[in-house]
Amino acid sequence: MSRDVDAPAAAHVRQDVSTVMVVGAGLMGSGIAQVAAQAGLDVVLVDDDVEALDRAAARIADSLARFVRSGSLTDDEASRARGLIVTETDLRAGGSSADLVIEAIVEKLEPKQRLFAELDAMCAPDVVLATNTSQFQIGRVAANCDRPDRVIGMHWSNPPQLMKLVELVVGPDTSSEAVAGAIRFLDGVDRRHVLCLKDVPGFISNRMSTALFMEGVRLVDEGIATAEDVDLVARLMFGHKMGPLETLDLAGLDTALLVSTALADFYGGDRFTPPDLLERHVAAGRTGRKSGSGFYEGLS
Ligand SMILES: CCCCCCCC(=O)CC(=O)SCCNC(=O)CCNC(=O)[C@H](O)C(C)(C)COP(=O)(O)OP(=O)(O)OC[C@H]1O[C@@H](n2cnc3c(N)ncnc32)[C@H](O)[C@@H]1OP(=O)(O)O
Ligand SMILES: NC(=O)C1=CN([C@@H]2O[C@H](COP(=O)(O)OP(=O)(O)OC[C@H]3O[C@@H](n4cnc5c(N)ncnc54)[C@H](O)[C@@H]3O)[C@@H](O)[C@H]2O)C=CC1
Repeated sequence: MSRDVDAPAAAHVRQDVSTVMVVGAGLMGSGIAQVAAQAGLDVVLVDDDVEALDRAAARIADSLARFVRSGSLTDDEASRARGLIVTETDLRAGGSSADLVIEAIVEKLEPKQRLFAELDAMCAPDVVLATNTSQFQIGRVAANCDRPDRVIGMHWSNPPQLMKLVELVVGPDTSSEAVAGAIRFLDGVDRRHVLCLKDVPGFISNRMSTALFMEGVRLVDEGIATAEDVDLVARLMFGHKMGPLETLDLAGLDTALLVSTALADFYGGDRFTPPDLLERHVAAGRTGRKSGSGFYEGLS
C-alpha cells in the first residue's frame, strides 16, 4: 500500500488466513470461494438457501472443469480445490473457525447490517469482516457492529474466477491493520487491488460502470440502437471485452437494478437512474444469465 489510511488506532487484526468463510453462495460467493480454494485455503461457504448451495457446488465444479480443459489446472489440483470447500446453512459452523469472513449476500442494506452484527458477535475479535457490496457505504454496513474497525469493503469483479482486480473500500472506522490484512489475503490469492479512500456509494468502479451501463440501457429503451449495436460500440470503438448490456446479463439484472436504484437515490440527477426497460426485464423475470434471458435470449 502506498498511502497511509487515516483510521483510528485499533485492536490487533489477524493477518494470516488459512480458513475463509464466505457468506452468500450466489454468483459472487461461489466464485470467491473457488478462488480461495484454488489458492489452497480451507473454505466454509454458507447460504441460508440449501438449493443455492447445490447450485454453487455445480457452478464451482463446472468452472474447475473448464480450467482443467484449458490446461490452467490439473485434475488433481481441481479435485483438491473442490475438496477444500465445505457448504453449510448454519453461519455458526464457520463463524468459530474463520480467519477471514467475506460477505456476498443479496444487495440489500438491512440483511447485510443484521449479518454483520451477528458476525461481529460470533467471530474472534481479530478477524477481518469484509463485504462484497457493490455500492453500500461500509460505515452503513458496519452500523450495528461493536468493532467497525475490522469491517472493510472487498468488492470483487464478476466472474471472480477470471477477473484479477478487487476494489478495497476503507470505511470511516476501518483500521489500517484491517486494510493490511485484506491486502495480504488478496496477494495470497493472486489478486491485485485498488483502494477507494473515501466511503462513497458505488466506490470507484460502480460509479463509473453504472453511469455507462444505464446509458447503454437508455439508448435501447429510447429506440436509438439495438442491444447488439450498443455492445458493438463498446467492444469495437472502446475496446471493452464486453458491452454494457452483455455485462448486465452477466452480473444479473436484479442486482443491477438494486445497485442503480440505490445510487440514483443517493446522488440524485439522472446519471444512475435505471431506465424503465431494466425494471421491465426484472419484473418479467429476465434477470440475465442466471435466468437464461435478459437483454439477450438463450443465455447460460
Ligand atoms: C448497474 C451496475 C452494477 C452492476 C451489478 C454489480 C456488478 C459489480 O458490482 C461489479 C462487477 O463485477 S461489473 C462486471 C465486471 N466484469 C466485466 O466487465 C467482465 C468483462 N468481460 C471479460 O473480462 C471477459 O469477457 C471474461 C473474462 C468474462 C471472459 O473472457 P472472454 O471474453 O475471453 O470469454 P470466453 O472466451 O468465454 O472465455 C475465455 C476462457 O475462459 C474460460 N472461462 C469462462 N468462464 C469461466 C469460468 N467461470 N471458470 C473457468 N473458466 C472460464 C472459457 O472456457 C475460455 O477458456 P478457453 O476456451 O480455454 O480459452
Ligand atoms: N453480480 C455481480 O456481478 C456482482 C455482485 N456483487 C455483490 O455481491 C453480492 C452478491 O451478489 P450475487 O452473488 O450476484 O447475488 P446472488 O443473488 O447470485 O446471490 C446472493 C446469495 O445470497 C444468499 N443470501 C441472501 N441473504 C442471505 C443471508 N442472510 N445469509 C446467507 N445467505 C444469504 C442468497 O440465497 C443467494 O444465494 C451483492 O452484494 C452484490 O451487489 C459484487 C460484485 C459483482
